[in-house]
Amino acid sequence: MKIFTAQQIREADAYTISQTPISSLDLMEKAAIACTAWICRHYSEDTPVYIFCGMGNNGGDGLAITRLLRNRGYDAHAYVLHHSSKTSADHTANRQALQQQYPSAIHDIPENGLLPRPDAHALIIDAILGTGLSRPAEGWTAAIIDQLNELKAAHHIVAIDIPSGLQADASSLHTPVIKADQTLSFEFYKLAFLLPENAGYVGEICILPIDLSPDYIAQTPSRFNITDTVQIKNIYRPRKPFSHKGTFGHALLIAGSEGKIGAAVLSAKACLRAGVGLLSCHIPKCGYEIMQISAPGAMCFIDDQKDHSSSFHNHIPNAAAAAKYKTIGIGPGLGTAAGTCWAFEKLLDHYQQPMVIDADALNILGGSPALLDKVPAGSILTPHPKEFERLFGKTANDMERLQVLSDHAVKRHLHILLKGRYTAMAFPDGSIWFNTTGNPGMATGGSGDVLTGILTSLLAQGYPPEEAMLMGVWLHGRSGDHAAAECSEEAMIAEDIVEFLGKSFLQLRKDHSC
Ligand SMILES: NC(=O)C1=CN([C@@H]2O[C@H](COP(=O)(O)OP(=O)(O)OC[C@H]3O[C@@H](n4cnc5c(N)ncnc54)[C@H](OP(=O)(O)O)[C@@H]3O)[C@@H](O)[C@H]2O)[C@@H](O)CC1
Ligand SMILES: Nc1ncnc2c1ncn2[C@@H]1O[C@H](COP(=O)(O)OP(=O)(O)O)[C@@H](O)[C@H]1O
Ligand SMILES: [K+]
Repeated sequence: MKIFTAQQIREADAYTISQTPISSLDLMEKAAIACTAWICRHYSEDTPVYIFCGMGNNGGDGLAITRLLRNRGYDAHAYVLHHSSKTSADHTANRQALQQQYPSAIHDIPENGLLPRPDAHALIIDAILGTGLSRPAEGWTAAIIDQLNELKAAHHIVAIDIPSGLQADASSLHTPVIKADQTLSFEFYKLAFLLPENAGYVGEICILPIDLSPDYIAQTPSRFNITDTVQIKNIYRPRKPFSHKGTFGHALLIAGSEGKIGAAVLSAKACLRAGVGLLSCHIPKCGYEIMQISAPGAMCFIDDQKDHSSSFHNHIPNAAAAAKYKTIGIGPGLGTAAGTCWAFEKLLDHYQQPMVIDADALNILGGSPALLDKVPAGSILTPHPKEFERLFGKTANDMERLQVLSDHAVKRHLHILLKGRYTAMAFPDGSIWFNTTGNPGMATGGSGDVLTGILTSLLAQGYPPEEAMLMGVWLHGRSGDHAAAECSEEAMIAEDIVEFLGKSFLQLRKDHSC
């Protein structure tokens, strides 16, 4: 699914109006009908509804919603805030329609006027500012936002299209923004919804289709996108009947150190469960029995060292030897001992195929820019926010961090995924894809190690890195969702994500039964 900028959404609007029989007022009516239906599904008829409307089309939506809620028997009132002397045509048309049917439902609040005090249990609808926001809210507008936010403890706030004050495509850090419990947005996710710094403003998100031109959507490129199940189903390659373990690649996993062998085990189990043909794990001596017992499907190389690994580079003594392993996954629980850093550098001297780099391997790269330059093109890097900061430095806000993420992916020809609620996956072509599967139950030690195993497995099976990244992150989140559904977000642990990988794969299969 594409994420369009506010400018592109305006163009989609204009295109739809000019190329189809749908008028701009029809679009507003469709948007209002969809919002009203959602509100009626979630709040009973006896809920008083206070709809705060701005002077533009977002306010127009609010006026139309007021009329439609009244038609359904709700005690809905529109409070029109005169923050601007200009009014949009569709705002005016909807004001007239409301005035005609329900004149007592309109309340004008002049600039610097006072807001009404909502009844107990009233629902507050924020239709003040939408994607037409041209600058951060200040003065009276900022004061209104602050006052409505103070009501949040006692009232639900539903934002129409985007919480007022939130910029769709730029950071809104340190500016006044409505803190909505729910955002009902039209046709597209806005980029701002996916950034952790806006989590307190957006609340739950529901995207409502309003029939914008499918032609415009198809032909307009977007830098930011969201992965969906259909796309992952198209990436997924079912196994052919005559395939054998050689078909699905041999992966080398370099992970674990004393006290963190569990990370290596989780990665190995995930790698096997995600379908790799053969897996060899390089681990320090202290992990040998643990690994053999926990993951009998994996072969083991034991390092000379007891508590960390420092000789794994010997598997790739020259460029020709690299062919033995379709890919390498390195990092979970690896530690950053001097010998490990040294061996990692030696490994990168000869291994030039795309690999998966995670956790301590990223921390090692963070301490050595020269080493980062040696990472094979096409590799997948999997930092969480702290590892990202160690790798690429601090950023002022989440928008800037996305830019830095993308810049490094382009400059170094890497696939870099920044983990989080909506993991952001940056591609060498400058595009960024967001994943929406997954849940807070995955905020538990070892979840990331599982992801590394999955990605390593998919690369070994011959999925190109871009497909491995999209599919691996989707599978990881979907398996976490299955685990949460089965045993709760609280009780699920990283191993459960591995256990439910099978159910996620089954979801990707097309039914070919005769
Ligand atoms: N395709 C779709 O998705 C559809 C979208 N639709 C809806 O249209 C919405 C976009 O409407 P829009 O373009 O009229 O802009 P909107 O957000 O109402 O704000 C503009 C007004 O705010 C003002 N203003 C701006 N910044 C300000 C500030 N900081 N502080 C104070 N004032 C500020 C600005 O006046 P200014 O002072 O800048 O001259 C102007 O008066 C969209 O979010 C969705 O709800 C649906 O109706 C149908 C299909
Ligand atoms: N709230 C959340 N919603 C969705 N996914 C989450 C959430 N919290 C964590 N995750 C996922 O869980 C994984 C955690 O990885 P990481 O922080 O590296 O864990 P660890 O280092 O313990 O293995 C990431 O893939 C992340 O996207
Ligand atoms: K709004």
